[in-house]
Amino acid sequence: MPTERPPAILVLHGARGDLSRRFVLPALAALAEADLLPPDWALLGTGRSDMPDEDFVEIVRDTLADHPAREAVVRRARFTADVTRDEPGAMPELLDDLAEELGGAPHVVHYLAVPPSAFARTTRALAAHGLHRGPGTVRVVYEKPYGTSPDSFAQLDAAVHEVLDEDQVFRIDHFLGKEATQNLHVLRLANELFATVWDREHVEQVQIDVPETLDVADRAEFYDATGAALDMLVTHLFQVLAEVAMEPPDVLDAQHLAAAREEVLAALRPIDPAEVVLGQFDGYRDLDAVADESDTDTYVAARVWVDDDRWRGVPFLLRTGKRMAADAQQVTLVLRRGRDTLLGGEVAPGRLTVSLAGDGAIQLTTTVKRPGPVPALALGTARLDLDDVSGGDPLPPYASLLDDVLRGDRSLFPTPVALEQAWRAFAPVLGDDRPAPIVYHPDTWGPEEADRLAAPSGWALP
Ligand SMILES: NC(=O)C1=CN([C@@H]2O[C@H](COP(=O)(O)OP(=O)(O)OC[C@H]3O[C@@H](n4cnc5c(N)ncnc54)[C@H](OP(=O)(O)O)[C@@H]3O)[C@@H](O)[C@H]2O)C=CC1
Ligand SMILES: O=C1O[C@H](COP(=O)(O)O)[C@@H](O)[C@H](O)[C@H]1O
Repeated sequence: MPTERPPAILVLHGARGDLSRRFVLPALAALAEADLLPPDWALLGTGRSDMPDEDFVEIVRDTLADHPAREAVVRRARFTADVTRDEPGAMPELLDDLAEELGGAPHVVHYLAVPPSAFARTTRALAAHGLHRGPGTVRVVYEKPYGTSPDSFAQLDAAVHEVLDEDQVFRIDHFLGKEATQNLHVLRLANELFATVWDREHVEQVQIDVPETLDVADRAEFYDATGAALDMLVTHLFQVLAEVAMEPPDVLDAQHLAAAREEVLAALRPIDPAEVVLGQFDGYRDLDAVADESDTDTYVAARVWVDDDRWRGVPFLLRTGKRMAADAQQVTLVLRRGRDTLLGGEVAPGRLTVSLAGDGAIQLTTTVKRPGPVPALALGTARLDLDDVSGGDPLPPYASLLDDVLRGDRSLFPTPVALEQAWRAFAPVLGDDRPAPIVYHPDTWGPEEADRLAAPSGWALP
């Protein structure tokens, strides 16, 4: 119950930045609205330079203009300059004062909403001034990407573990916080109908498809150094793959779920660059902050394989890109055909589709008799919108994950082993064999070369 929760302080590093404004502050407001915050809590924003509390309050007020809980956040908001390794500034003293005001031994959450290049430095700076420990628990949240290669991942992980115990570390992958992603377990484990077909005997291919119409003009500098494969594939799409393909854990707790995801990623065959298509939308190089010769991928499609007993031989097709023809976040299990023909017609493969977008939806497409006097077949689709489920009160993914951090629930956070395995499987695409991005027209489905990856059934979208 919220009332039993100890006081908490959220130290939001990079509080004036894009992520803080678009996701973290709204998540805090959503938790306040849902009465999921402890009775006593405080928000301490930080940045490389100081600003008066009143100025930060105005930022928060402006950011949360549409949130009913705006004033509840505003009245708890303070600001100070971030610590550096050599210079503690006012933060240690402010945290002591806040702890005294809030009473007890507050949980302190340091949320690093700063560029990845600042993760290790900020972690060391916290430790240099003893802020990685406290009378209450101290947790540190890392944004993605947590490394951009196997080596940089290993270096960051070593730097973090020099200072923090693993149970203090929360690496955000907000696709794991989506309602529908969490529903994948329940759908499969609670329903024999689905549990019995969740394997290579019944599934012809799995597609995890996240096309976006979104441009990258407002974050071109970050994007040009990252690209679609690092921004989305090795992170969100691999984690969703792990959720889909995992062996059913005995218990849906942090330890069992993390182990099940790790096992899938360990069984992921290193990607063959010949099974990867990269793309770049026409006009990308004209964006400010993008080099004229940039070969950054704004699109990636890949066929990957999970070499375990459940999935051996079943292709997992992953696709995502910017400036594409539509927005979707869709997991599709393409089922094997039953009998080839029936009533003189061909039986199409059935499909189970889980939409991860918004509050989520589940869709079952199956062969049925076409209504009418003539015996014939048709495809029919039944859809369940998850927010229609009675008693439902979905939280946005960032709110859900922030709530988990405050409660210390690590079920939906990638472990270092999982990330190490993800990097191992992805590494071949980072080398000399990386395919050159193929130019595609904006508002399309990307390079046609990706169609061969999904043969024979083709992509479920469009
Ligand atoms: N924006 C998004 O949609 C998403 C972002 N992320 C991740 O979230 C994190 C923050 O992203 P975003 O807010 O877009 O980034 P910003 O570029 O907006 O940076 C956030 C803040 O970090 C501070 N900052 C900038 N450079 C440095 C530095 N070298 N050292 C320390 N602090 C610095 C700045 O605050 P000040 O000037 O006040 O010091 C800035 O406002 C990144 O790791 C990003 O990858 C993840 C998913 C989506
Ligand atoms: O992390 C990221 O995710 C978004 C997609 O997130 P969602 O909120 O629409 O689920 C993506 O656009 C962005 O490039 C990436 O950094």
